[in-house]
Amino acid sequence: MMKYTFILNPNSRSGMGGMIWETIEPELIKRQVEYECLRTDYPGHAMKLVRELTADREEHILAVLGGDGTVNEVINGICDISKVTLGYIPTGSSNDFARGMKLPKDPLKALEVILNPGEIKKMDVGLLTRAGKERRFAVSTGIGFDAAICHQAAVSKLKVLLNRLKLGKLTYVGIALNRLFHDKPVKAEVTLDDGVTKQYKKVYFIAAMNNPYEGGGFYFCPDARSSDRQLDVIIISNLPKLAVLLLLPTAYKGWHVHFPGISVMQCKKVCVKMERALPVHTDGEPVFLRKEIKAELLKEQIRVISA
Ligand SMILES: Nc1ncnc2c1ncn2[C@@H]1O[C@H](COP(=O)(O)OP(=O)(O)OP(=O)(O)O)[C@@H](O)[C@H]1O
Repeated sequence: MMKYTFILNPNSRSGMGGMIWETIEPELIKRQVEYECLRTDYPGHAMKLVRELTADREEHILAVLGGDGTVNEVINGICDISKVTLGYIPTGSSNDFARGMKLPKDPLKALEVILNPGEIKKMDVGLLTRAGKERRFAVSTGIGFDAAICHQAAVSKLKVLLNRLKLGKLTYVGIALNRLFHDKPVKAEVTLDDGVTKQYKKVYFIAAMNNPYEGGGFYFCPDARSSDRQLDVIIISNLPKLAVLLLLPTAYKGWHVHFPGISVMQCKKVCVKMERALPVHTDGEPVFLRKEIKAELLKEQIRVISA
């Protein structure tokens, strides 16, 4: 039996992660599971811990306990993607990775899956390149309005409060409304798979998605399959702000795709050039402001323990 290495972000969902671990660990001890737990102390720590751990390029089982941001860091730290099996206990506020991969939300059920897998799925890993720098993603990368929301949520005190009240998702709703009314849509050029470049007017955001949900349950790319060797790209453009506001709730069900102004396409690579530098995110974690980004997939897939 291989050892499980837990990567724990005690601070996920504003401190819930640590409390959830206290219900997980006794279960591991009770079942005599061989494990070690690496705790993160600061942003960026999960990536560093995983880089050091996987530098031996041996097989590892990494069980992540945290939010999408922690999954993102772990994926970015892995030295050899093909050597790692990933398990996941979602303890974040948005949990789009778990939703997309159909993993249980309940921590003890998620642990059960890790210890008794139904299936080991192969998952594509996204790769964002901007200004010569690379960052991997499990769920999605986006530029514009969706990333602006992540940027603001990352510094939001409201998120801490709402997480305590188990209303973390509301943070995103509040910030989304705020951003929608303050940010101006821009022109953009989009090139899929080295094909023709298309121009878009009044672009709110462009996201390249490996999994179908982002932003805490928005079913932006209902056809995105994390093992299909494709990215699904969504562009929201050429609409008045009020229309975007009315459309957003329909995206919880994936109905937005039927409306004008919403383009959803599939590709292996997408290059985006915005009129001006805008916020960018990978898996909901802010990565600076950029004008140009490229999203594609890594050659290697990662194994994910699934129900
Ligand atoms: N000990 C720590 N103290 C403060 N921040 C940390 C710590 N460990 C990790 N982080 C950072 O916390 C951030 C948020 O973590 P994570 O995404 O896992 O949880 P979340 O924000 O609650 O969930 P979600 O992304 O699903 O909304 C990440 O950017 C991560 O780098």
